[in-house]
Amino acid sequence: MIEIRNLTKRFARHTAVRDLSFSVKQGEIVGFLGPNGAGKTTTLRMLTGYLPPTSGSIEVGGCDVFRDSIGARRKIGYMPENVPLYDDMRVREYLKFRARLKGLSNRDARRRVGEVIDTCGLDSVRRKMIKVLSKGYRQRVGLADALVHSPELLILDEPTNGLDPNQIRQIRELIKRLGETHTILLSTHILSEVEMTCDRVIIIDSGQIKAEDTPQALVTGMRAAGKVVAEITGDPEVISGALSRMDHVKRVTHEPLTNGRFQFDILVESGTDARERIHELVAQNGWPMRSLYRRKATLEDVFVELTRKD
Ligand SMILES: Nc1ncnc2c1ncn2[C@@H]1O[C@H](COP(=O)(O)OP(=O)(O)OP(=O)(O)O)[C@@H](O)[C@H]1O
Repeated sequence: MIEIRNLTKRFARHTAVRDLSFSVKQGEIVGFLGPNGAGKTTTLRMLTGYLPPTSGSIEVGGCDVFRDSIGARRKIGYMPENVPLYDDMRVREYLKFRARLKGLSNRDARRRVGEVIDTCGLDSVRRKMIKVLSKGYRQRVGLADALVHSPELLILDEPTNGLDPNQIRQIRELIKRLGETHTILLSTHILSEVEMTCDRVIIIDSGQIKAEDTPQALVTGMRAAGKVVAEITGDPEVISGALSRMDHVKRVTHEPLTNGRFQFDILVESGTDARERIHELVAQNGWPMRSLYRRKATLEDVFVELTRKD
């Protein structure tokens, strides 16, 4: 459904996207992740034809996004990061206007607006002015707009940005349902959302792919490397130094707890379990230790490990 090859985008001397290649198959829900400034929005804007690439090619459903822009756009429903809406229009009127702009006949527009109002749960606000809507409803209007011309592919740029936990849950459920009938490329910072909704994850940083796999495979790979957590009382620099010098320990970070206690996160090499050796080290130094356990890796650990700058 999406075929991106050697995509590069330069703004003056800054390269936002660097030789990026990936594809998305029909029916997949793919999470597109990366830290702030990684190049996600720039990639999505090129994918939707709003921004020309410096080099490389993009095909959507067999249509080249730049040579056959209209053909590609027909297949794409795009919900940008900050959904631009006309505040002084009513919800139904706005969606009808958008449907007509996208080339639907008056009759089709009326029918589709009714359908997307239903799909996106907008029935109770369909006659309301957009300016009085809550952020959650505004996002739904943005989603309804993206859907109104029946695209096969949905591109959603941080669809739950700025929503409260209940609204996030509702939008997530809606995306999941839409995933049954659409291909979806979803950019988000909420990693638990990705674990729950996506078949596959692409993590980018500095405009390049850092990892690409199912959320489960990424987490399993990380778990193999293993993380041990210890709560110890004492000088954190001295303890960190001693832990870091142990064999098979890759990295140690710490954060303060209460009463002079610190939590140490100890990343160990694949296939090793340093708990007994850590216990010995702590006992030899007489540092009071409250707990020592192996922690299950999450997608957040994978993300931090792949995109950390230090
Ligand atoms: N129009 C532009 N002109 C110059 N630089 C730009 C432009 N648009 C984006 N950039 C730069 O390109 C880089 C990638 O930006 P982009 O918005 O794609 O990142 P992002 O991954 O979407 O970040 P966020 O998670 O904050 O939305 C950033 O360094 C940004 O400052």
